[in-house]
Amino acid sequence: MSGSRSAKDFFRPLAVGAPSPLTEIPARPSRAIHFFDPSNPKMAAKVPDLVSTVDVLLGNLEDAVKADNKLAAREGLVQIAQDTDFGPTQLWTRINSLDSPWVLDDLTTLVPAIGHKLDVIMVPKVQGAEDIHYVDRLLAQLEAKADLERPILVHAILETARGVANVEEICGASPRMQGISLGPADLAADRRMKTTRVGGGHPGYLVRQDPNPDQPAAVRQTYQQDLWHYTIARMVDACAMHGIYPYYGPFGDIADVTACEDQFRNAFLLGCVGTWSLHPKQIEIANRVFSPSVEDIAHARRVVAAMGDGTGAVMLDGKMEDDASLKQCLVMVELAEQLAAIDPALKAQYDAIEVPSE
Ligand SMILES: CC(C)(COP(=O)(O)OP(=O)(O)OC[C@H]1O[C@@H](n2cnc3c(N)ncnc32)[C@H](O)[C@@H]1OP(=O)(O)O)[C@@H](O)C(=O)NCCC(=O)NCCSC(=O)C[C@H](O)C(=O)O
Ligand SMILES: [Mg+2]
Repeated sequence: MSGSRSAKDFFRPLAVGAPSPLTEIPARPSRAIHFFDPSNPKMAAKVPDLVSTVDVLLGNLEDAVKADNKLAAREGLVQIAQDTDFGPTQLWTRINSLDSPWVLDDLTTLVPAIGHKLDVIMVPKVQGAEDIHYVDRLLAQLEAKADLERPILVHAILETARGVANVEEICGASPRMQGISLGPADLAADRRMKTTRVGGGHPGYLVRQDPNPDQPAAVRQTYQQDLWHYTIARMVDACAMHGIYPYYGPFGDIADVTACEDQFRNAFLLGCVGTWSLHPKQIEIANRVFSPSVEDIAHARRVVAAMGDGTGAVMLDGKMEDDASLKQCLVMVELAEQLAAIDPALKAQYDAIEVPSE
């Protein structure tokens, strides 16, 4: 919770006439947050076909949009939002950074024009709670002026060392906080890491097998390690503590779909609910990886059935299951239900599962 607001004020609107903040962030599927540049005519033309393939479409206004195209991107996003029926797909935007010359116009243009369609605003390079407080108050004023009925949620990108150090306070800075994404490229630069890649691993970051005293000249195996494990794990804990959602960010090697899938799966296993997709070919990977497998759901349902009232311990396939493993299984089952509600193909796969009676 914010250090600067008392508990009783935390859920009060920050401007007269602004919608009441949500007390709980809804668990809406968001496996792929698909980035597009609204000033790029080819990408903009693909939006109608992409809508039904992703959980979130994000009109990007920040990095990767050329400075000369910032106005066109903002206006393009307004046009696309007005012209498109998004159905259950969420519409997000990534605004320019808070120290840029564009961000104020981003917010004062987008909220009145398409605030009723915008679900989440992604704020880049968030350093601390003060950045969220700034956006929070400004959004409340703009929402009140635009007569919006529901609050626009806020998502922060973790891409500075100070942001990582302050991640818990960022997550709890406002009831608008929906989630956090890892921004590995900016974070690597800010930390002065020595990788030039946009996310993913690095062959130099490894551990090496001990020497074999009996064969000192034998080749020693090396094992590549995950550069992002610490930050993702920290982000996941901070988000879970505050009831909001963690996401992996960009995987820049578009051609390497195998390593992309590995990075996404690591994030999924650690607790992330989704990732960014930068290219249409990453959408299918994200949707698949961030959906529990049929095998996992079959097992989870077996445990739920076998655990009866949820207490005690049972043996299934030689393994102990108890109250705690039941809770793990319920996380999977609940996610499967949320995804099945918006993904008919996945629903059919989950519905076909038969749970044997033990
Ligand atoms: C990465 C790209 C520059 C590649 O673009 P391109 O060379 O055009 O790829 P293709 O020829 O394979 O594209 C095939 C067609 O698909 C369209 N396309 C490509 N990407 C998208 C997209 N994201 N959405 C919709 N349509 C897309 C192309 O226009 C081609 O169309 P056509 O010719 O008609 O068949 C490009 O994919 C791209 O720019 N992607 C988005 C990059 C982005 O958003 N970057 C910002 C997020 S990452 C970041 O900011 C770092 C982070 O903050 C951090 O700090 O870590
Ligand atoms: Mg960045």
